[in-house]
Amino acid sequence: MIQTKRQTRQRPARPGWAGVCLARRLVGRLTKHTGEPSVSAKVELENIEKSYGATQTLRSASLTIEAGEFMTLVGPSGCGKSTLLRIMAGLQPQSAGEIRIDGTSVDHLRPRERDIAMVFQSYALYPHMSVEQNIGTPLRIRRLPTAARLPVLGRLVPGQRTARRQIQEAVREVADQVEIGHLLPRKPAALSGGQRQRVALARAIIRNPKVFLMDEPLSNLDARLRVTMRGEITSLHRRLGATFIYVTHDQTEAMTMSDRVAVMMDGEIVQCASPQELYTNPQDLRVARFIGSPEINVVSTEETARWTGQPLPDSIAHIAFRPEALDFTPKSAGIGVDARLLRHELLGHDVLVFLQTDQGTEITGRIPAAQWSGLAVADGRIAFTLRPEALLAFAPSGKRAPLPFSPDGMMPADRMLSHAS
Ligand SMILES: Nc1ncnc2c1ncn2[C@@H]1O[C@H](COP(=O)(O)OP(=O)(O)OP(=O)(O)O)[C@@H](O)[C@H]1O
Repeated sequence: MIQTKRQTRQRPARPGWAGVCLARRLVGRLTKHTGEPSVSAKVELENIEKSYGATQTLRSASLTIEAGEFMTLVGPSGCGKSTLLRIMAGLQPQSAGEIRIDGTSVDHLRPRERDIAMVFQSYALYPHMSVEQNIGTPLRIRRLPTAARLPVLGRLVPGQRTARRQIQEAVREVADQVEIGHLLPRKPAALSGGQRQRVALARAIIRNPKVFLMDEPLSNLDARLRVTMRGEITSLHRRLGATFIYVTHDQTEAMTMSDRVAVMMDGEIVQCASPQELYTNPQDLRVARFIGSPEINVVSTEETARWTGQPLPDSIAHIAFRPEALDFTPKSAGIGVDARLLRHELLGHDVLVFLQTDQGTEITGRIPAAQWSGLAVADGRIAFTLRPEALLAFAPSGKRAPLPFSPDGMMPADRMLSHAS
């Protein structure tokens, strides 16, 4: 988790103070963008439920996001990620449950009172406004009286020159941060997808919120730009130190960007942990299958029993192992399996090896390319071993269960191979 080192933010003065404090607040805002980062907030979701008519979209979702943390909500399409994010933003009410920011319930607060900025997948830019106006809108709404915000007449409203200039400076500064300073006069239609996304980010940053909510912000970008923007968003998170809550259906995005990842399935948070913990220690078979590419291998207990020579108890329904758990080194220790080689794919540094067992189960292995060329493939068959400690056991409910056999009680690999074949 990224710890925030920031000082407590000075809350803006009430509107009545505007004449005296406006310049001070704007200067303060500017220094936040140049020097002192702004503070972050802890966000707590307690038993959030959401129903649309008879359909329950969220079932008792509870999650604590620490101040300054980068938390990603990930899960398949329709699992309720965006709904949960929109509820946090205050754009939709929950049917039950409570949301707290820094310990205070915000359920009664409107979106703009929650000190949260949201970046949408669709960018949600105003098409008739320039980049500069788009980015400056949150500050203009907050800092200028309604009359002064009118397109042409607004300029005639007296006493706003300093405020306008300071807003302009803040816009330029934030635009430079996300490298779109040269695009300020353009309209969104004249920007690429990546540039539009930067404008949307700049418009969120300028609000200096404690919490950023991002709903699939990279999904409209091509694969290469997505990788670049991934890095930029994580460094933005480090620079600002704010709390980031990010929604994606892309597990690679979730795994590479986040301090912790909450995996959602069917309206529930199934597991929340660090990316590494989710990968090595999934607590649910759906999580094991969703996280990792290529997908984890899953075999039945009957087949595992054939491999090990030990029957498995009814409390176990599946045994799973990651592609890199397969060891093709001759005579290596572990559970031995003999399989048919279907094909292999060279990925540069690694090779994916696609196999089929005699029981018809397809298995994927991943090994360094240097190992591949030395492997013995006779009659289209190849042997591999599995270290027992690399196996994960799952109960019929799909929940993780203790491994039903101890590594000490295993047959030697060569005997297992003959048993399996
Ligand atoms: N306004 C609505 N009325 C009825 N059902 C809705 C409404 N909004 C969302 N839903 C349903 O709630 C479920 C969750 O939707 P949500 O958009 O939160 O999913 P998601 O996980 O973000 O999916 P995706 O990755 O496809 O955006 C879906 O089945 C969706 O059809």
